[in-house]
Order: sequence, then C-alpha cells, then structure tokens
Amino acid sequence: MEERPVDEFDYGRAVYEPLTQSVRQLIDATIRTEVGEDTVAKVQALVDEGARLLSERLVPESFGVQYTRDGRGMPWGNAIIGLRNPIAPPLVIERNRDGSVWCDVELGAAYEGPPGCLHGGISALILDQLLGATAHRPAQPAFTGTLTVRYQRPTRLGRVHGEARVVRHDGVKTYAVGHLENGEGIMVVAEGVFVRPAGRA
Ligand SMILES: CCCCCCCCCCCCCC(=O)SCCNC(=O)CCNC(=O)[C@H](O)C(C)(C)COP(=O)(O)OP(=O)(O)OC[C@H]1O[C@@H](n2cnc3c(N)ncnc32)[C@H](O)[C@@H]1OP(=O)(O)O
Repeated sequence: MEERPVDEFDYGRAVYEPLTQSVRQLIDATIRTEVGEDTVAKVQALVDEGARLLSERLVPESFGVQYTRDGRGMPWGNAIIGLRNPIAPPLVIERNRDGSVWCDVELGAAYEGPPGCLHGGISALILDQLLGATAHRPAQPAFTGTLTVRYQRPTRLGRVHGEARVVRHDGVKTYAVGHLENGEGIMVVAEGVFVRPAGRA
C-alpha cells in the first residue's frame, strides 16, 4: 500500500472536512425542506454542477484506508466514521486507557427509522463500529463475525452516547459488549465476536 506524505492528513482534513459538513447540511435540508418546486429545481442544478466538478478527478473505486508515512490512518470513506463521507454523522470514537471506547453523537433526520426515532440499522452500525474499535489491534484487523443487537426501547433522534469494551479473548476471537444510551436510559445493547482471520493481517 502506498504511504501518503505526512502533511496529507492535515491538508486533507482542512480541504475536505468543510465540504463534507456542507453536504451533511444539504442532506438534512433535502429531507426537511418545504420550499417550492422552482427553488428545488434551482438547487438540483447547483448540486448537479457540484457533482460534475468533483467528478473531474476521482479515485478509481472506494476510498479504502490510506496511511501517512508517520502511520496515521485515514479511513475517510468509512460509512460511520468517514471524515469525507457525508452519510457518516460522523462518529468520533474516544479510547480510554483500559482500551474501552465511547462516543457522543448527534443523529438527526437523516438517520430516522420509526417516526422521530433512530433507525435500528443505524444503531447496529454504530455498535458494530464501537465494538469493532475496542476489539481492534493495530496491524491485526478483526472482522465482525457475529453481532447480536437487542433493542430495549425506541431511541429518539438527537444526542446519543455509546460505549463498548472487550470482555474476553479466545484465540483469534475477541468478545466485546456495548450499548447506546440517551437521557432516557440504555436503549440498545449489543454483543459481538470479532475474528482475526488467519493470514489477513
Ligand atoms: C485508522 C485505521 C482504521 C481503524 C479502525 C479501527 C476500528 C475498526 C472497526 C471496524 C468495525 C466494523 C467491522 C466490519 O464491519 S467488518 C465487515 C463485516 N464482517 C465481515 O465481512 C466478515 C466476513 N467473514 C469473514 O471474513 C470470516 O468468515 C471471519 C473473519 C468471520 C472468520 O474467518 P476465518 O475463516 O479465518 O475463521 P475460521 O473459520 O478459521 O474460524 C476461526 C474461529 O472463529 C470462529 N468464527 C468464525 N466465523 C465466525 C463468526 N461469523 N462468528 C463467530 N465466530 C466465528 C470459529 O468458530 C473459530 O473459532 P474456534 O472454533 O477456533 O473456537
């Protein structure tokens, strides 16, 4: 894998993060707008022009995870943490000294399932990433083998706190647990088995 220059991280962040944030606002406004059809048509033309300009140069496929020479990973296309992915809230995962992880994230109209509530697939996506992050060891990627999610109560859209921790290791398998909570309590709990496949370090 080609290593990227050290300053590419900060440069990429400075250039693309504001664009991504603007597109996130666009997604939210697209869902909730009540403007008339003339304005919608005008915005559509602007968006099409933006997509045309950005498409003048594209990486051939998906973004993948690029690394700078000083070892900083850039998983910027990732569906849930991707700094360049407007679909991602994005989740910013913090790590405690004991290896457990947590996040606080604001989830709005783009993540709705039942009216006013978080889509269950989005809850599972967040928990998959959180549990995967606590199970993760540098240079030894662990894939989600099994993820079990129990939805205890509907989670209202808005601010959500998540936590995850490893409960045990068994050879190539790491077992992790986690949950999502908000001001109303614990809403979703998950447990997962993360497997380090032989020969895929
Ligand atoms: C900055 C850089 C980025 C940083 C990011 C960090 C965070 C990353 C967070 C990422 C988060 C997002 C993550 C994602 O989204 S990962 C994407 C979703 N997951 C996948 O696509 C995985 C697809 N499956 C596979 O690749 C393989 O089947 C795996 C890797 C699962 C097994 O592969 P392998 O063929 O090598 O396994 P084995 O047959 O030798 O068995 C070995 C042991 O494992 C046990 N086993 C097998 N399968 C399962 C199973 N399904 N559940 C439970 N256990 C299972 C098996 O019984 C045996 O145990 P034992 O009998 O020995 O006791």
